[in-house]
Amino acid sequence: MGSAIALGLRRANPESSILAIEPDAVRRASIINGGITAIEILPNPIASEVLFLATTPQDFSSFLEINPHIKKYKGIIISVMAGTCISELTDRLNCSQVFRAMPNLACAENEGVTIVLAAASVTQSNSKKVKNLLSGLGLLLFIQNEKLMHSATALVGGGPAYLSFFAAALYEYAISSGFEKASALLITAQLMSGTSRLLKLAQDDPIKLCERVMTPGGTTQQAVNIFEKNQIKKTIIDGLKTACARSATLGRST
Ligand SMILES: NC(=O)C1=CN([C@@H]2O[C@H](COP(=O)(O)OP(=O)(O)OC[C@H]3O[C@@H](n4cnc5c(N)ncnc54)[C@H](OP(=O)(O)O)[C@@H]3O)[C@@H](O)[C@H]2O)C=CC1
Ligand SMILES: O=C(O)[C@@H]1CCC=N1
Repeated sequence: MGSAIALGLRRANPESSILAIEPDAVRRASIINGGITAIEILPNPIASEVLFLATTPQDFSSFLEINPHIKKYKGIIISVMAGTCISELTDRLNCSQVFRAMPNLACAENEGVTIVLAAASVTQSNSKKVKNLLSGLGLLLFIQNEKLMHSATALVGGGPAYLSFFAAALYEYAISSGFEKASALLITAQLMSGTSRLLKLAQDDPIKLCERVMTPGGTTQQAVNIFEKNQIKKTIIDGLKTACARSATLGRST
């Protein structure tokens, strides 16, 4: 996720100076190949105006042990770690200018969604700075109810995974029907983006678009009947609820 943010920020503002920290040599080389400067360890002192924290929540403790100097950092910290709550971030980072964000991988293409919560202690000018910065990554929504962050993690952070999962079914169907892999991929991707455009224009419950496609007595209804019989919608909602619960568990275990 860290490199997706770096790529999106660079694309939004090519003049900005971005430094990625990546301990793994192979991953570091791939970031450098993407045109982003990357080094192995967090510099001491930290000179950046904004620091994104994109380790896994499970690595947060070891990150703090390896980098005790982060507690002297006076800039802005934006954590994208699932689960880890704002009070834990401000306490353990010894920083008042902390934001908890939940972005997704489409931020790399400036087509992401990012949900953000600011610590009560952040200044108005830093809040404005973060708004400007993150709005370059796509849709940006500031919230005040931290409880929503677990759902945001399931929905926004995980969203591209569920849509890709559905897309994988379309892709596999296309190949099994005889389409070349390249055509199957183009068709699948265009189906996703074309549908997304229609949904944005309609500004209505997505099921309405589904219904518009289902010509009475036609073909699509037959497919949707199978989805309904197998409770696909309920299964997806159950999946998101479980992801949301996992976010809460991760928050308690860091
Ligand atoms: N993947 C996604 O779509 C999303 C992820 N997130 C959040 O982003 C975070 C990262 O997730 P994801 O990118 O999937 O996980 P990855 O495991 O791919 O990335 C974690 C990164 O943190 C690095 N890291 C670990 N320890 C340190 C350290 N001490 N100093 C510097 N870097 C360190 C890892 O390095 P190394 O390569 O050496 O292991 C790795 O590059 C998580 O907190 C997750 O909740 C949020 C929204 C969406
Ligand atoms: O799967 C995860 O835990 C992270 C957070 C949301 C998306 N990826």
